Amino acid sequence: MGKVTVAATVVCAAAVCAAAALVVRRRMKSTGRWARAVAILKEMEEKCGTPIGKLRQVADAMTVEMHAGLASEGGSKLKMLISYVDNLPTGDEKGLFYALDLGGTNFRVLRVQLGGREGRVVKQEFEEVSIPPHLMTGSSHELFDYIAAALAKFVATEGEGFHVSPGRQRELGFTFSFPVRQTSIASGDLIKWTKGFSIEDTVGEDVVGELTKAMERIGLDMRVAALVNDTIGTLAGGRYHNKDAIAAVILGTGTNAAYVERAHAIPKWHGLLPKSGEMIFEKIISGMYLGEIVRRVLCRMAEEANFFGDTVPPKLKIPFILRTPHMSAMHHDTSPDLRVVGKKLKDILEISNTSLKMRKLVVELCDIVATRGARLSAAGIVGILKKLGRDTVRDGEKQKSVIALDGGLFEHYTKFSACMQSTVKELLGEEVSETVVIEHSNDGSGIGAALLAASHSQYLEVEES
Ligand SMILES: Nc1ncnc2c1ncn2[C@@H]1O[C@H](COP(=O)(O)OP(=O)(O)O)[C@@H](O)[C@H]1O
Ligand SMILES: O=P(O)(O)OC[C@H]1O[C@@H](O)[C@H](O)[C@@H](O)[C@@H]1O
Repeated sequence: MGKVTVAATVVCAAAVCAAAALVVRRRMKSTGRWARAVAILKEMEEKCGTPIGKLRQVADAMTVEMHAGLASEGGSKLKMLISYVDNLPTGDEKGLFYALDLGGTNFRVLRVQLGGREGRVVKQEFEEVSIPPHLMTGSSHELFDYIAAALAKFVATEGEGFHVSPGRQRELGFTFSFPVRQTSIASGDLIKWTKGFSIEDTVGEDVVGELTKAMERIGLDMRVAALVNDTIGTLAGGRYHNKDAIAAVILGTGTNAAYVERAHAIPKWHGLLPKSGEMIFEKIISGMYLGEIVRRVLCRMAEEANFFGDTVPPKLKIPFILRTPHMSAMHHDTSPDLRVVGKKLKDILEISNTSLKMRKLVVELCDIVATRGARLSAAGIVGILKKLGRDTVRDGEKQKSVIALDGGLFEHYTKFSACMQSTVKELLGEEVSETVVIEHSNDGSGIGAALLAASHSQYLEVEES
C-alpha cells in the first residue's frame, strides 16, 4: 500500500477506534445511567413496601388514634370531626330536594324527586362543573358566587317530573368536602382548606352563611337544610339503600371516612375540635397526590441518572403537572409497545423518543406508588372495622358490614381499587371477609346530601302533625 493509503488506513482505523470507544463510553455511560435509575426504583420499592405486618400496625394505629381523637380535643393527629346528623333518612321522605357537592376537583349540582317508601328516588338529575383553578385561590366571594350562579342555572332547567310543593322554598343539602367545625345541622365553620384550595377569607367562616349570602346576591330563593361532609353524604346515601351500611370512605381528590359512632364513645363531644394537625395519610394515598409522587421520582431519576438524557426535561420540574388520571392511564396501558405511556410522557412532560424498557420502568414505578396507596387505604378501612368491633365474627353471629365507597380515584383507577379490596380480604381473612361488603356508591355523597336535606326539611313537622 502507498504512503497515502497507509495513512488513510491508519486514519480510518483511528476513527473506527474512536467511534468504537465513543460507543463503548456511551454504552457504559448509558449502562451506568440505567443501573442508577434502576437503583432509584428499587429504593422506592423498598421504601414503599407494605408487608402485611406493617399494614396490621397501620390498622391498629388507626384504631388507637380514633379512640384518642374522640377522647379529647387535640388527642390525635387524626382529625376526628363530629358531624351533627339528627335524623338519618328513613326512606319516607317525599318531595323535590337539591344537593350541591363541592369537592377538591369538581362540584356537582343535583336534584332528586323523592317518592317516599314506595317511590324512593323517583327521578334524579345532576350536572358536574369543574372548578376553575383561579377560584381555588381567589376570594370567598368569587368562589361562592360562581357556585351560586351554577346552582341557579341548574334550578332554571327544572323540568318534567320535578315539582316543589306550592308555597314551599326549595331546600338544599350542601356537601362541603373540607374540614369543618360543625355547629349545627346547617352551619359549620371552615377549619382549613385542603387539596390545593387556599382562600384565606373563608377560614373560620360559616360556609353555609357564605353560600346563603351568594344565593341572596343573585336572588336565588333556596334554603340550606343540611351541611354535610361528602363522607357523611355517602354514608346517608348508603344507609338509605342498605341498612347494613356502617361506614363510608371517599377515595377521590382527597381521602376521608365516616362512620356512625355512639355518643357515649365520644368523651370530647362538647369539647372543641382538635387543632388541625398535618394530615400525611391522605398525602400518600389519594388522587391529589399519587401522580405527584410519580413525578417526583421521575424527576430524581432525571437528575441523578440522566434517565431522560443529559438534561432534566423542564416540564418534569413542575409540581402536580402529572395528574393521577395520567398515571392511571400509563399504569393500565396494555399495548405491546406501551404507546399510551409514550404518549403521556410526550404530551404531558414533552419527553419524546422513550424506549420500551424506559416505558416499562415508568409503569413499574406507577405500580409501586399505587400499590402502596391502595394497601394503606385497605389498612385504614380495617382500622375502622376494628374500631367498630367488626373485624371479627363471633360464633354463630352473621353480621354484615357494608362500606359505601365513593370518589373518582376508587371509581376510575381500577388497579388501585382492585388492590385495595384484595388487601382488605388479606387483612381480614376468609371468614370475616365474607361479612364485609365494599359497595361503590356512585355519587353517593350528592344523593345522600339531598336525602339529608329531606330528613331535615323545615316542612317535615308540618307533615307529621
Ligand atoms: N381516570 C382516572 N384515573 C385515576 N384517578 C382518577 C381518574 N379520574 C379521576 N381520578 C381521581 O379522582 C379525583 C376526582 O374525584 P371525584 O370524587 O370525582 O371528585 P372530588 O374529589 O372533587 O369530589 C381526581 O382528583 C383524580 O385524582
Ligand atoms: O371528595 P374529595 O374532594 O376527594 O374530598 C375527600 C376528603 O378530602 C379531604 O382533603 C378533606 O379534608 C375531607 O373533608 C374530604 O372528605
